[in-house]
Amino acid sequence: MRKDLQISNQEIVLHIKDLKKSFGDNHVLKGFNMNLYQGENLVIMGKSGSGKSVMIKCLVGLLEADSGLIRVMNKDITGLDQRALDILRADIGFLFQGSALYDSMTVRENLEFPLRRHKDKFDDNIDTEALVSEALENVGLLNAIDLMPSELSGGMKRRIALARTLILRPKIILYDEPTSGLDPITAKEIILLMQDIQKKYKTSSLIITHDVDCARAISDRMILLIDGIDYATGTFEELASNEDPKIKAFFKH
Ligand SMILES: Nc1ncnc2c1ncn2[C@@H]1O[C@H](COP(=O)(O)OP(=O)(O)OP(=O)(O)O)[C@@H](O)[C@H]1O
Repeated sequence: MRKDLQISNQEIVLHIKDLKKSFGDNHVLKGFNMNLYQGENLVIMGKSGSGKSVMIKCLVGLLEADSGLIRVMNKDITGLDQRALDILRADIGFLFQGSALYDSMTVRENLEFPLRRHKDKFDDNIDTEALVSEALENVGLLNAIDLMPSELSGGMKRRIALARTLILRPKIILYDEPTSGLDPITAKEIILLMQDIQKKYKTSSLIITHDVDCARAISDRMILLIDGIDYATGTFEELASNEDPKIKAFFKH
């Protein structure tokens, strides 16, 4: 049975319909559609400059779309005020390129920071210490708790950034190029970690990547963003065996 049929009665946690965004004459998104189902790993692949970041920014409200519908857990984000958007954002974790840890803070302080920022999400007597330890254990780096970011390798920084994302128990995680800049072995470790986390917390993940090996390993389903639209959707195997030259171009090494 096809994967998209298997999951068709699952809850949709992210829904994008006919999303359009232009910058002057540069028509970046020309009617992009996407559904992310509860518990799945959906990979979006597109060439550099195809509009993947623009799509993500529209999704989290950092850019205003020209038209189209974006629903996050059944809420239309275009209709939300800043406060409602902030509450919704607490349910969405991001792992952006470059990890962006605060260089002047220890690992512990980097993890405490989002807890303070989103304290509404937790009750008053949360055990910060326990949450920080658990998040670090999840990424296998409890022993790095008192280190500064400058003392961490690239792979460790990526893991800590993931722990910082996880500490808020997001329902959805958006990964922007999670393996970029990492050597193949470290990239594989990050992929395994993403899989473990998905299993443990049943999160739904949207993963933007250029890395074909990452897409193969992690995706339940994929969407190819080509010419501003969701040009093709399917499993890795379905897309990798497609004869359309525009699709083939992604899979040849
Ligand atoms: N704020 C902006 N103002 C004007 N043009 C923009 C803006 N943001 C993005 N663009 C344009 O939108 C297009 C898509 O950019 P985007 O960053 O989404 O590409 P991408 O697919 O994420 O690329 P990469 O894989 O290289 O990160 C590019 O032509 C870019 O110049």
